Amino acid sequence: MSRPILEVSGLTMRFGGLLAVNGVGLTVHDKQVVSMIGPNGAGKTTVFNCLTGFYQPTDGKILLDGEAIQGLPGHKIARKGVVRTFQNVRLFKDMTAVENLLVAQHRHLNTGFLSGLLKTKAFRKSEHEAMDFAAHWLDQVNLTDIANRPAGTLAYGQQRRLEIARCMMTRPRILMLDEPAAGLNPKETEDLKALIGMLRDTHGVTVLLIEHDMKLVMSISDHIVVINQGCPLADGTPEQIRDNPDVIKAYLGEA
Ligand SMILES: Nc1ncnc2c1ncn2[C@@H]1O[C@H](COP(=O)(O)OP(=O)(O)OP(=O)(O)O)[C@@H](O)[C@H]1O
Repeated sequence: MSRPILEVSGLTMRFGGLLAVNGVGLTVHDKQVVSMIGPNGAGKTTVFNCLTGFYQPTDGKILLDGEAIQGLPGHKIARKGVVRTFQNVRLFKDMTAVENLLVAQHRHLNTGFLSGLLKTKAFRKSEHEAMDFAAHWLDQVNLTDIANRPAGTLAYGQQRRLEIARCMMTRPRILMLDEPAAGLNPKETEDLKALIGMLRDTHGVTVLLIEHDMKLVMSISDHIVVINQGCPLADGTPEQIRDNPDVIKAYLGEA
């Protein structure tokens, strides 16, 4: 098996008297899709918020490629390649699809303020590379045709795919998707499944997924972690999770 990129142990997050996450562990291997599931309010998004530095965990270790990142601010963790989407779509709605991608690319532009002002050769080369990379990702998520339409006018499934493309513009180590299938119709969910599979199999992307759509989770995941009321409940392959009586009782039984 590939080596772990992300190793989380004893992750704990307390909000006043509420223990939202209580001793959660998680191992994500390179080029795998790992899903985190659990009933509403189980603590999944809180785990994401701790991993991405939105929250400072109360306790626990988060190792990215063996380096402790727990407690680092969000921008530092993002720079290390941990990138996420949110439950609600967060695009720049008045900007076009391609502009939304170019915005994400700015950190990789190999230019300074002065070269931008003077439009030097190096600046123009860097701009061309950014444009090519944006065109590549628009193509990969099947949005080339609508490159120049404002993001806010796109169908919901297209907006979701554009968000994923925007994450990919930053060349992430780990792509974290928080309920990407929420609000999608069955066809859009199938497209999303194909996209996640393509990211892993063709581009070697490592994906950490929170998702309530069990059909999607069971069909796309290499590994599943179940949490319930903030605590770890089970951990295994889709088959192991499907047959686990505790999971059926706590989660699948609710459906
Ligand atoms: N900033 C916060 N302050 C106080 N409580 C919070 C905060 N964020 C989350 N919680 C609480 O922590 C618990 C876990 O919430 P969280 O959103 O992580 O669950 P979830 O598993 O992602 O749920 P869902 O599947 O419904 O999105 C909930 O009881 C929630 O109300």
